[in-house]
Amino acid sequence: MNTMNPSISAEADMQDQGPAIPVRENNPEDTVIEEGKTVGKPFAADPKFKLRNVSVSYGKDRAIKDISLDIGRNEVISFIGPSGCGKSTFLRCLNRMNDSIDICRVTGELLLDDEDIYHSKRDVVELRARVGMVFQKPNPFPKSIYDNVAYGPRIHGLANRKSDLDDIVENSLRKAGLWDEAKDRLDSIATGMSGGQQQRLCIARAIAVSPEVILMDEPCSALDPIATARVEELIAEMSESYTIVIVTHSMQQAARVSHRTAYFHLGHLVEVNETNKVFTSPEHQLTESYITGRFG
Ligand SMILES: Nc1ncnc2c1ncn2[C@@H]1O[C@H](COP(=O)(O)OP(=O)(O)OP(=O)(O)O)[C@@H](O)[C@H]1O
Repeated sequence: MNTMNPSISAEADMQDQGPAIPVRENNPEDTVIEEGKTVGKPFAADPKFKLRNVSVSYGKDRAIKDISLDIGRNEVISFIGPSGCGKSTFLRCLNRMNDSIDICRVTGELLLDDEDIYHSKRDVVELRARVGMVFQKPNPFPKSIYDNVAYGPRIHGLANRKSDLDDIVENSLRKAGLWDEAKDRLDSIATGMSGGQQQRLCIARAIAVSPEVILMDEPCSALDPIATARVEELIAEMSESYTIVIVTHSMQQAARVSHRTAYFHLGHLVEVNETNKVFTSPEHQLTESYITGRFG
């Protein structure tokens, strides 16, 4: 455990992170977490998202407690942590998916390319086209493969001619690694595909409206290992064009796909670091306890 490593403490101080979070070496469950303090490297040189002092409550219950984080342009960042620690809640703030929950209240500053995504005049439909989402369970519409991918471009008016729409559908399916399997059955019902194919179709559907960011909430949890490997390959390919935020329960997956990993605990963002560092020499006692399986 290198929590006491002076070079790491100095690094954290240089990023204005304040004093390290107090830890008790032998009992991670009792660790006192100071609100708003995150160790490691929560900030990025070229942020796509700049998130400052973000808190989220469901009624009186605070699910996210004063989190500040940058998400870099074309970065793949994983959110990990025990069940109920707030990963999905925080992810859903990034394209205002929480808006539909009446008791949910979000405070703090959430900027996408320096623009406030919670501004009262912000067009949420446009925001969700820029910040797309792929869910845990593949959720294709009960329509044809073609219509699933064409749906977004149609409602956003991205194609004037049928040939333009055909191009978008083909390119999106190619980018999602599904074209060869789907090209001869574009008119078939999407729900007849395998689970892995359906999830790649949902990725194609997200890509079709030219998003800048793709949020993925446990995208492989319903998939077998082969389909999971295919989606992970896709994440690596997509990172050249998109910023990707992925919530995962699989530490192996976080280690395989992401540049940085963020460790959440009871609504706090405890540590953010390069993925390799999080899994080989975490700075915080709680991160270490989680990755070594002491809880979670
Ligand atoms: N719609 C909701 N209404 C009320 N409370 C909610 C709602 N959604 C989540 N919560 C609460 O917010 C907290 C964080 O939940 P969240 O689903 O964000 O955690 P998580 O880390 O993604 O969990 P998991 O890994 O199990 O999916 C939990 O205490 C949860 O019960």
